[in-house]
Amino acid sequence: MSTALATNPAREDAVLQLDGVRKSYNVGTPVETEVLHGIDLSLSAHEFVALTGPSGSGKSTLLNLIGLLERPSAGRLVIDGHDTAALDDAALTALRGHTIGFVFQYHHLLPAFTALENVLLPSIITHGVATPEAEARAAELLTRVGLGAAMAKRPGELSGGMQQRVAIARALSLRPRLILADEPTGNLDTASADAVFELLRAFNRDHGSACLIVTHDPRLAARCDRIIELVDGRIVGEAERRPNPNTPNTPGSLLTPPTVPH
Ligand SMILES: Nc1ncnc2c1ncn2[C@@H]1O[C@H](COP(=O)(O)OP(=O)(O)OP(=O)(O)O)[C@@H](O)[C@H]1O
Repeated sequence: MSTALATNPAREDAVLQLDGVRKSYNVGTPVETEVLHGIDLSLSAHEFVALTGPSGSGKSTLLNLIGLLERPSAGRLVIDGHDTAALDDAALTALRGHTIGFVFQYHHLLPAFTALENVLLPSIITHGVATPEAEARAAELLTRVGLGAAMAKRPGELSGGMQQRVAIARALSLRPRLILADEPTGNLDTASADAVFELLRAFNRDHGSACLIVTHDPRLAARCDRIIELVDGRIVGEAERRPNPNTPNTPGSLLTPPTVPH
């Protein structure tokens, strides 16, 4: 067993496992800069984990690797049991589509499409068609995030908080095993930020999807199961917020649309 594995033993139900992951960028031949210096990390189903750290510490780079948008320069990255080094680009795309839901600070909704159509996009991209089941699920998700009456509206007709809730419904539409959220509440007021956070939390509880959320908000980080702190490309601290990372199920908590400002 390698040193990295010894310090980061695989959990049986790990959705995500990183062992000694490094990332370097070429910033001009022959200069190469390493921005992640050997990251060991694992996340189990049901875990809801905050990733914090100063600007430039490597949080987005780490999320891009875990989200399979970039490849590590070294180390081992296993997603849902798949060692990603063994996968070609097509297989990585398929794994990403089936396993990972992304929520970004800027929601990246397509302005010409309605809320419902935006939520259907992952289904269309992954399966080539929006099936009636996918449409029913998209409508159900929008209702659950409190936007049942706004399905036919385009992003420009919705507030920032509402747009972010559409983005969350889109991210959850394929029932991802892993949710990656990069400052999803960064440009929202406190009440909208709390509502968006609670939606992710409820999905995590109800469906057991692991969630890794980048946040600069200590209030929200304190409500996660664990807080991982990244400084200069290294994990320097990890705080366990709960004795048991497998948070109890509270079925139906997503069924009540949140009270949020419009
Ligand atoms: N494509 C790239 N080429 C070269 N350097 C990069 C590239 N992407 C990121 N970096 C560098 O990697 C380091 C980490 O950047 P990253 O965006 O991951 O940090 P961050 O913690 O997400 O910062 P912030 O909180 O400001 O978003 C920075 O020094 C950045 O300049």
